[in-house]
Amino acid sequence: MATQEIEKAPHAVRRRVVLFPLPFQGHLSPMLQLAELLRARGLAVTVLHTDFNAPDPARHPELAFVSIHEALPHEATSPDADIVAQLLALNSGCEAPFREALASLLLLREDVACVVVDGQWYAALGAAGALGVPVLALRTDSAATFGSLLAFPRLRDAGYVPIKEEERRDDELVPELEPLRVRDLIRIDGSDVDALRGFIARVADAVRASASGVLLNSFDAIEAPELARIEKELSCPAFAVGPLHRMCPGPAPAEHGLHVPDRRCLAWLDAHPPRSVLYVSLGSVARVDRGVFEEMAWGLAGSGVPFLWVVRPGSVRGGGADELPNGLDEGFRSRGKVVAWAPQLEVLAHEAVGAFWTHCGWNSTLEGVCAGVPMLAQPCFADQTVNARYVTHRWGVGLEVGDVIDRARVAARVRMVMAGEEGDRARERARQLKLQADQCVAASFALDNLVQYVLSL
Ligand SMILES: O=c1ccn([C@@H]2O[C@H](COP(=O)(O)OP(=O)(O)O[C@H]3O[C@H](CO)[C@@H](O)[C@H](O)[C@H]3O)[C@@H](O)[C@H]2O)c(=O)[nH]1
Repeated sequence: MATQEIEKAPHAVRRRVVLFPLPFQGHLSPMLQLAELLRARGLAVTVLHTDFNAPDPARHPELAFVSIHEALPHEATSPDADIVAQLLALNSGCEAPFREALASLLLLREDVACVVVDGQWYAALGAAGALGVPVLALRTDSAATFGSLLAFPRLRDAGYVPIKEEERRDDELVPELEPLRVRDLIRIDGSDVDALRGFIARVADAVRASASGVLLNSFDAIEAPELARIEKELSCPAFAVGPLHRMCPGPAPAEHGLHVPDRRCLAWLDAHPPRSVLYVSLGSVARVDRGVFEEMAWGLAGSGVPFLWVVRPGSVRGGGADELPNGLDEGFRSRGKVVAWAPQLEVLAHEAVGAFWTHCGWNSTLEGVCAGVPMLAQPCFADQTVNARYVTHRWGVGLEVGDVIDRARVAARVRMVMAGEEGDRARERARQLKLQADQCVAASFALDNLVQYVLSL
């Protein structure tokens, strides 16, 4: 292992935590937020990471970074890869390099108290366990999603999954996971059902077999029953350490270098009245077909609402890629701003933003809840359908865009969330939920409890 560890101070007596994030924005951000929070509580932190989508050490001068120098197959790194195949390839490609890097680190340092790996790294969970070091799993999705993965064998036996199209009982509620319906359970269109089932089983089995603890980026104000259910399912302790981005001190912790935010949009927002702008972003992974993209553009045009729209390069599939459709009128262009990447936390905190059209990735969902902004939910894949159901039906802080994205529906839903009766109700609920989240953050001892636990390992 090349040990380009960045040591800033001698840590002779401090205990060390080694973190291993999954190399995607939605996973790196919460893991690095956790890293900063542990450091602020007196622990030394080393981040083991892949060369693929490596985090930027310059943004975290007090953390140590060590690359595992993996060599990955094309399907593990390609933006066109099927997501399940990508996760399987990442796990198998990183298992040996991770084990070697961790073994070298353990030889080099005697202060390692435990390892925290992303909950999707089932292979790393097993590898760390086999090296005899306590290992904890950080789930970067919701407690509801993680609970549904743990319940997977029971759901399969009851016939709710596997989820082949012809077998789906879409609108049926899943009793033990209410308010989730069958259609809300984790799904990845186009992925092989057996591969998805195998992945979920490996993730759940690895946690059960190897984890000394599970960390959840969630909190009681939004998921108390779901968190309690997980505690019952697991034989190791669970810590609800979220919402990590709010627990974290310092500015805009979600930005860590994979994308460069276009900060000019903040000045653009400054020129708008309070609650007048719709913020549109589908996160860092989701891709939409060209047809859907065009309907979104025409729908925004027809709504008459000012908007800030993140169109990530490569996020549109099909001819014309992410070029705006021809013929959009001047009104659209003068009313809207399109950026490749936004400083999302600052955008959501801006008083000009009246609502958030989101794919309901868990980070965006938490960020929307904590900003007190009503949401328009357009889940694309995986856990996003679970999160969208909570946004619209459990917490009542958002509206669905709907299964079919067409311009007339988009325009109507945008107007509704910005200024309609349903939107007003969601805005009031969002305001109340934000207050509850603030209270929960102020009163949370979960991170202190976690540190005590780590020191006891
Ligand atoms: O212009 C942008 C767009 C996004 N973000 C940030 O990027 C993150 C995106 O994370 P998330 O909302 O969770 O979406 P994904 O990037 O899609 O995250 C992946 O990881 C999540 C956590 O496991 C899952 O919930 C998602 O389904 C999965 O796609 C958030 O922190 C955003 O603030 C920006 O800063 N600027």
